[in-house]
Amino acid sequence: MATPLSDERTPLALVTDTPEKVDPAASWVVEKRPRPAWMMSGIQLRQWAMYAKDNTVDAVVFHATHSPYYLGWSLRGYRRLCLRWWEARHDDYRQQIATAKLMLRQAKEQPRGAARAADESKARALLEVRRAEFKAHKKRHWIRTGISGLIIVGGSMAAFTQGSWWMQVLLALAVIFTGVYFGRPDAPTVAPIQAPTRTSHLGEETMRRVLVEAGVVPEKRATEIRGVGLPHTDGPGIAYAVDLPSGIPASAALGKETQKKIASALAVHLDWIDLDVDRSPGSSESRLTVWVSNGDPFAVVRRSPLLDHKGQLNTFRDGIPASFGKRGNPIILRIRDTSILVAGATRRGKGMFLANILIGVMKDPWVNVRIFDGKGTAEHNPYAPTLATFVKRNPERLAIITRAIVAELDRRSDLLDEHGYEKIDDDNYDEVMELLGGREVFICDELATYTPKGTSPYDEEITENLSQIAAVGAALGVLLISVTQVPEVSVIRGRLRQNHIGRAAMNTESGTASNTILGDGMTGQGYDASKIPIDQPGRFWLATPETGVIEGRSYLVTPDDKKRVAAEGYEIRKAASRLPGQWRDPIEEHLQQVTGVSSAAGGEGGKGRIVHFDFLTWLEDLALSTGRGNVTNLEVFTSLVDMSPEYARRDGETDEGWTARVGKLVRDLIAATGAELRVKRVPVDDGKRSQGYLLDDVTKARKSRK
Ligand SMILES: Nc1ncnc2c1ncn2[C@@H]1O[C@H](COP(=O)(O)OP(=O)(O)OP(=O)(O)O)[C@@H](O)[C@H]1O
Repeated sequence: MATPLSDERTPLALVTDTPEKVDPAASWVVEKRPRPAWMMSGIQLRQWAMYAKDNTVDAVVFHATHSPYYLGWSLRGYRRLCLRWWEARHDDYRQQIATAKLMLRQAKEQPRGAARAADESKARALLEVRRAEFKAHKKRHWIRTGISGLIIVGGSMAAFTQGSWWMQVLLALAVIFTGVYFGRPDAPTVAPIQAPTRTSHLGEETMRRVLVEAGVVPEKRATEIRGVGLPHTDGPGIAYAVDLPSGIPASAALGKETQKKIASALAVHLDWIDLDVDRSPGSSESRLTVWVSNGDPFAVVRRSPLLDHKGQLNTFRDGIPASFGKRGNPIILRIRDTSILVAGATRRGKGMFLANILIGVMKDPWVNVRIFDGKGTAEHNPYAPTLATFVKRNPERLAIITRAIVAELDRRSDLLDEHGYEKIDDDNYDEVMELLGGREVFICDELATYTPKGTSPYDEEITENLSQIAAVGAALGVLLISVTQVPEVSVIRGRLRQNHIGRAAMNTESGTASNTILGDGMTGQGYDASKIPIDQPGRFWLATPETGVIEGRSYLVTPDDKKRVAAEGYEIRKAASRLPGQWRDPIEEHLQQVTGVSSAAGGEGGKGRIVHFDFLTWLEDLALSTGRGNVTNLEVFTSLVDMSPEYARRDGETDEGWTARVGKLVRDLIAATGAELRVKRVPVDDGKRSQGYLLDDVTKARKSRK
């Protein structure tokens, strides 16, 4: 039964609000799911298609208008391919043949005798072997060229003649693009768009403020300063460029004091900024490049990029990346025509600077490296086997070698004259190297052992000869590198310093010492090596004609790196027959003649400790020891064998060949003493006689020696 309406009770509810009324007709409508981000709407899709079409048209127009460039690139590409082919055809056989020819010529220059004949036949044999190898290599190269040429040309011709027109068009494009690929410019022709860096506080506004504060631009003209491009990262800092108002050259911002003001306005240290006139093509004198680092750019230690380089180097053409600049950029030292003075207080990185040069020249077989180490440490020992001369703490020998090098300068200059070469340059490099017997890098490490007055009887002569070598040598392929930890006028006398046109100043104890290296008044211009932070060894001011005065820090070269590079340099030189003993070295020959001992590859023991050998005293002792009042030639020769392997019998050498060769060396030793001593028939056992020297004659000769 139905309950009467009046009795209907409100249903029990937990909430007091009346529920919202829902429109029954709309209750099925749910909110639309939003479109995923990756999915484009119709409008977007149409826009995208329109952009894609426009971009394609732009790209086609761009490339079509650039097609003349591409054709140029293509031609350059094929030229490069031809050059590559040509280089592969020669490999390094030409250099090897040239070296063999040089050996032959040097052998022929020797005085007649068995030694000359032996050297000549050895050089001839080597030359023949090298020529035969070259011939075989050329044959192999032609075969390879023939096979690949046949496949490529034959295949293309077949496709071209048999295929339809689109095939021909594709082939033509392939030909052009192959050339374009190999001929593309090394650096991108269009500089990549430089993204602004978040950390940058450089910009037009900042530069306006900074240049006005530094007094470079008057305040009323500040708005005429215009930023060029965007601030962008460059090495460990940010680079930017601004055009100064007309009539104000960028060089107005380069004075040291102005730079200090700019650094202060930028709230950084002077070392952290790098300002210069923009020298890129299309720029103007008013464009100032600004680089600001966000830390001390020299606080980092960097490894030499040469340590990752494999194979031979041409340091004349390419120089040596020996250190890095503020922007982390390599500073290339041209080992060409700049004699360098490296100086600074002790333990400030002079040796490291030298090590960076040495790891470069080690790999250049045309460089004859000679080191006179006045410190006598083991620093240069790893290079010894490759060094044409290596001597420790020996002023007398340095005096003799400097004399020999001064004479060598004359010889080189005459040779260049005779053969009509004005100077050594890239075009005549190989021929001139063959003619001269390579370039010389002559290192005098620690001048203070040799040049101050009273250090030895040779100080004056050494200073004078080094000055001459520094002045004249560079043009003749003889480069002097002088190092000292005592940058004082007594060590680097005026002329000696002036003749070194390259100077590297590590941290010094005083501004005066810095000026002694870099030149008078340089501290006043802001180039003060005494201000180089002491905790950054290897950092320096470098002044050369190519670089101007710049700051840098040597790369780090560890003792293990030295050993590794020296071993690689040894192999490179061996292959090119340019190790000590593999080529005729007139300078070492002279040293040997005058002193009786060789210092090639560090002499006996290979550590540069060259003991002075007084031949006549030695011969006198030998004649005394026989008890007969004389000594025979055979006794002399066999005793010499114990002293140096140079006197030992060579492979395949006959008795006669050996006695003739060593006999000649002994005559040279006697001649070098300046005394008169003749071979006589001297009595030996059983009333027999043999060729030799009388004790009395030897004593007389020793006493009469000049
Ligand atoms: N560019 C560099 N980076 C890192 N460390 C360096 C650098 N240059 C030098 N050093 C370190 O500084 C120290 C001294 O260097 P180095 O031996 O070259 O100085 P030096 O001036 O030749 O010393 P000396 O006066 O004894 O001849 C070495 O321990 C070396 O490792």
